[in-house]
Amino acid sequence: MKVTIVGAGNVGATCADVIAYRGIASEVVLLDIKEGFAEGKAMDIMQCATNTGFNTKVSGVTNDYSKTVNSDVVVITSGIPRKPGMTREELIGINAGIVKSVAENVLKYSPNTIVVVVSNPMDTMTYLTLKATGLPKNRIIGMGGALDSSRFRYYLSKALDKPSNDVSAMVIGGHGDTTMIPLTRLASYNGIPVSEFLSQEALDKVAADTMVGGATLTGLLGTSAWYAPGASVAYLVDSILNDQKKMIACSVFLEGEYGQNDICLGVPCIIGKNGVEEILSINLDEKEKALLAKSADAVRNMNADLKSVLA
Ligand SMILES: NC(=O)c1ccc[n+]([C@@H]2O[C@H](COP(=O)([O-])OP(=O)(O)OC[C@H]3O[C@@H](n4cnc5c(N)ncnc54)[C@H](O)[C@@H]3O)[C@@H](O)[C@H]2O)c1
Ligand SMILES: O=C(O)C[C@H](O)C(=O)O
Repeated sequence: MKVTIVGAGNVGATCADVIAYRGIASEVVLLDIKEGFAEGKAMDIMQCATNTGFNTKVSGVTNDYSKTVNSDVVVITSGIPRKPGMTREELIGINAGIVKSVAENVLKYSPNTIVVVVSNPMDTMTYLTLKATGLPKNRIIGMGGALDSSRFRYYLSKALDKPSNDVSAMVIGGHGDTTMIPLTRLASYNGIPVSEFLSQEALDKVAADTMVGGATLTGLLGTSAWYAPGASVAYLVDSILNDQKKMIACSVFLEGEYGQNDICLGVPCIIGKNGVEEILSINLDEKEKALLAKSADAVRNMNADLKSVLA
């Protein structure tokens, strides 16, 4: 199975590294616009093979889309990341043009591929990819919920002082500091509601920390995060390539689900070899429904800024 990752920067290269290390695909092509950069990242990753024991072939190319031919999955991580103090939404001016041209280029060589969109503002970039390419909605997946949910589980595990892997929890809504919705009511510690162990005040703090999880790391690192983002993309790609049918919160095109239309927004999905195989309709309470509607309004406002790019 072949995966192309466009944008061999922090997130793209980390994703390639995790895919190779875990043997998720037989081949990974890294493509970047910066001369020699993807080649260098690929060579560095390949020089791990004997010490970590993987057999995936990772190669790098400078803007040569012919090398991406017949990719089963294409991941788009090209574009600029935010700096401390910025929102993801501020990236739209530069990233929209990059994401649109990358999506068009990859499809010339891989018309049947499934596209995973990572560049920010991710929900809007996913919507742009869908509108610009006209691909069926099951083949365009925005990655944000997998990452936000892993951060939610991390903060819950810290509050509980128990391992993250014993915590089950999901974040839906937009992938933005104010638009994501940690589903605290449904979070559990080995099947037992977390509210049995944590006060409302502690749970509110966990939710607030989760929502600004990306901003916190951007403040600490000077650019946005890459280890957990890269691993989250690899987790999603694994479910596609190996038809795992995992339930993952992804930004997908909604046509009536959750009362939303003509928008890409994070909701629980079954992800398998056909991409988005099912959008799960879960019962939200009134407060969660109101938060999802507000989140959708914010993402829709951002999408309106795509008019000139889509014209
Ligand atoms: N959805 C998420 O959960 C999530 C998580 C982390 C980062 N991101 C986003 O992913 C993007 C990449 O982040 P990063 O930290 O890897 O940034 P980075 O700067 O390290 O890497 C981006 C790479 O894209 C390349 N690039 C730019 N234009 C290109 C083009 N036209 N064709 C090919 N390559 C091109 C750059 O040369 C660079 O190497 C950012 O927009 C960031 O906000 C999203
Ligand atoms: O925070 C960012 O800007 C990058 C990414 O969306 C993240 O959540 O890490």
